[in-house]
Amino acid sequence: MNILDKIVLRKKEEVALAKQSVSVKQLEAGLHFNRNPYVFKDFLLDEKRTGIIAEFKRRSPSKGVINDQVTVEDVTRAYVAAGASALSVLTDVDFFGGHNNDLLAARAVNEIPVLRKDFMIDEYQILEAKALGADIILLIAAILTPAEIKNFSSLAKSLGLNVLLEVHNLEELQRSICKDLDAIGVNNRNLADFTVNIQTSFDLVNQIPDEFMKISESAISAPQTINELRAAGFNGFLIGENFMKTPNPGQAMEEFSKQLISV
Ligand SMILES: O=P(O)(O)OC[C@@H](O)[C@@H](O)c1c[nH]c2ccccc12
Repeated sequence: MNILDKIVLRKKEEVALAKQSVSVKQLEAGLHFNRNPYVFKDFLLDEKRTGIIAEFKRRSPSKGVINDQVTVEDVTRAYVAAGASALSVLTDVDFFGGHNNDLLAARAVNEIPVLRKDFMIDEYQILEAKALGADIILLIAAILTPAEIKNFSSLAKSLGLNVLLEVHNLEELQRSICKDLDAIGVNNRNLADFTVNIQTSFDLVNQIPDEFMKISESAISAPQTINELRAAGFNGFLIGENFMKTPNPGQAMEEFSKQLISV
């Protein structure tokens, strides 16, 4: 079994447990359930920002511990100060060392869109994302059927959430595309075997219809790469490890951003 299959199996157990401890009614009564999410596109296209979706990631199955010395509040605030267009916060516990409380903490101290970075396999998690104060959910084409993508994105839209669909190849893109998506992300990392290749983004960018925001995800470690990805048509750039592996991720992003060609 590959790692993605393991994650999905575990996620099913986790969601079953969550459903037992917090009912949908309780989620709907949650602190943030009725807030109006930020519009992802507006922040990506804001010329005063960098287009970077800056991720808080303590560890990953491929790299082990990346950084467990920093707080989500300090890091996310510094990312915003350094020009992030959105924040990405891992809520997966077992494989990425994240927590729902990390999302709540990021929400509490920032006023830009926050992506709930997790493996969504059940509508319950979308309601949970809304209750936790997320603005954007991630749907990973590799683990969902086209029907699930359609239903999940339509539910998310009905809650005012933005939807980011993640694909890794043309086949996933073509079978998964549907009207309720806001953004399509090309993951440069193959989640099944962890190999990375930025070329994946360049190969797929022109296959993504222009009505969607285009995001390049993972393995970005040089400002020059962003300049090239932007020239190729990307509007957003999801970066985690390159910042998180340093003692001061916000400062790392600040230094990095100085070398970007402004739009
Ligand atoms: O740390 P990186 O290589 O900059 O990658 C960030 C982000 O793209 C990556 O964490 C990611 C992309 N898609 C995911 C799906 C689930 C968990 C994590 C991810």
